[in-house]
Amino acid sequence: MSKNLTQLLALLPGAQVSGEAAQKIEGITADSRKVAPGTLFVCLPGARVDGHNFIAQAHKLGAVAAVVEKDVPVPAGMTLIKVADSREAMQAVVPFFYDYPGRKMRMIGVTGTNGKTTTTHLIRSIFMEAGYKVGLIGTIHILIGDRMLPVQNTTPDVVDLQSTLAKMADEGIDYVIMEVSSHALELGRTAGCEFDVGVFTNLTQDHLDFHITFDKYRDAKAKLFRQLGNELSVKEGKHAVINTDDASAQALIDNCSCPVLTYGTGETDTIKAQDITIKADGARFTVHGPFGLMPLQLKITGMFNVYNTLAAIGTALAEGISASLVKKALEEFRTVAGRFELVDEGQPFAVIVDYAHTPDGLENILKTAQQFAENRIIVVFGCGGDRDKTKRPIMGRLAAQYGDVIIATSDNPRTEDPVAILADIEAGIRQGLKDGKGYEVIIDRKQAIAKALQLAEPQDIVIIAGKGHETYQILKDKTIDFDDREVARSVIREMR
Ligand SMILES: CC(=O)N[C@H]1[C@@H](OP(=O)(O)OP(=O)(O)OC[C@H]2O[C@@H](n3ccc(=O)[nH]c3=O)[C@H](O)[C@@H]2O)O[C@H](CO)[C@@H](O)[C@@H]1O[C@H](C)C(=O)N[C@@H](C)C(=O)N[C@H](CCC(=O)O)C(=O)O
Ligand SMILES: Nc1ncnc2c1ncn2[C@@H]1O[C@H](COP(=O)(O)OP(=O)(O)OP(=O)(O)O)[C@@H](O)[C@H]1O
Ligand SMILES: N[C@H](CCC[C@H](N)C(=O)O)C(=O)O
Ligand SMILES: [Mg+2]
Repeated sequence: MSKNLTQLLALLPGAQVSGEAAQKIEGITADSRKVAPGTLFVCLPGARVDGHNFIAQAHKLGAVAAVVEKDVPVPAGMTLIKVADSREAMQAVVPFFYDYPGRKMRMIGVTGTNGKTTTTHLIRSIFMEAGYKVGLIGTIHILIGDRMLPVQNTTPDVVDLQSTLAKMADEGIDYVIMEVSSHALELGRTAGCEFDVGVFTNLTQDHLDFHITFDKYRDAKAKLFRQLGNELSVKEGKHAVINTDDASAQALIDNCSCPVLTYGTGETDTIKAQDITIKADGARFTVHGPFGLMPLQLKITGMFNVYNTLAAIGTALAEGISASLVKKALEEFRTVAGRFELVDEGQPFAVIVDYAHTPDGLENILKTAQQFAENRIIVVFGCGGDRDKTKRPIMGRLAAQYGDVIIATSDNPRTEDPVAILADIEAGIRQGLKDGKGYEVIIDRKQAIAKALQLAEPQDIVIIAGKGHETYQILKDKTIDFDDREVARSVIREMR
């Protein structure tokens, strides 16, 4: 893939260029560590460092031109392109550089605080059942058909995203199903995606360290639905799929200029679930929609998964997939790694590893467990460092309200002191505790899990929340291997 710099400059009206404009660009990156000969290096001011400081390093590795928004010294022989906003410049040139891959495939974007990973996997299974070639981009991995590629962010930055989409288009992918995080929308990572369907799961508290207020968080989510209505897009047949049981639904619908399919439990929803039964081995309910009645018997459980399923049905309906294919795919769907994942080593109590890392996620998972608990609920959880601090006491309170035995521990402390994070959580636990209930704070996550498993009695449910599929623990100075499922398995084996 290559383009001439003059073609890229045509997309940047107002840019001041010094140096040679007529030259071949072989790649674009905002990371000096990824520069190869012939690269256009885009300098972005970041949260930690300023990309403008890496121009010399980029030049040494072969960058021939740099996009800047500040006055900086330029190595001799390098073309300098000064713009008002280098992030916006990158969003304009990168999709063009990759020949707008988002226009060559049907693009489905799923946003919301919780349920994105689960919903994208449900949608993937439906479209695969319908015979399409599917690409998936999200928290756990990128999938091109069944081939897996690693990810750093839930929604990759614009260069990684467009280059991945180009790869998918080259390999004949029909549908791309991707998670769209609020960070991505705020930072413009989805530029050039040209979504055909935008799906909204729900909006509850998270990421207030980044968005500061809930209104701004909701406004970031709304950008997906504004992008759907972009009149410059060449695509047709767009739809928004919106959960009207969520309080933010109307605010998002107000941002849609395409047809909206609603889902939920209300009488007026396009797709609604009724006669819902939640059991340990799966949810059962009847879906009412334009296709008539669809009785469903799922292998996944919890009311939250009823919503995720309705979101997937709405997407399939928007794209004209038959109800019989949808039913077959959903009833066969087993699980998503680290979401309500059972660890079964033959022990007489249940062990569930789940990715609940928000107040709403934790409340949902604990409420779901309560629905079929025959004995106590033992909950092990923590909160991430360098993330929304205000969710910590809320999660502490919820764990204390719903759990019978509460063990607070570390979950990716990152640059923060784990003791300080746990103190924030503990303040909430104390608020939520009912008479007689105790709790423990155990900094080391392995010891915390071991303690929970040692305390477990027959028919108890041990819920290990927060890390789900993660296979690491991020500490101040290093990242260590850590997998809740593996740790639980080995502790149970050692207990024999
Ligand atoms: C706050 C945030 O989103 N940060 C993202 C951002 O990093 P940053 O602004 O800190 O970048 P920086 O390290 O300060 O560097 C600034 C610039 O200098 C460049 N640089 C830096 C060092 C160097 O040697 N050379 C160089 O050129 C960097 O490439 C960058 O362009 O740009 C990076 C590259 O795209 C991202 O990986 C990084 O995500 C970090 C890892 C992160 O943790 N993000 C989380 C908060 C996030 O985005 N989460 C969402 C939501 C998850 C969910 O709820 O599902 C997600 O989509 O993952
Ligand atoms: N629709 C939902 N509503 C509320 N909670 C949910 C929902 N779906 C899943 N959860 C809870 O949230 C956890 C995370 O689910 P999932 O990974 O699907 O969400 P996500 O939106 O992709 O999260 P992330 O923001 O980290 O990418 C699950 O393990 C479960 O506890
Ligand atoms: N996508 C979320 C994941 C949180 C997972 C949890 N284990 C943590 O590290 O806080 C985030 O980056 O905020
Ligand atoms: Mg996710």
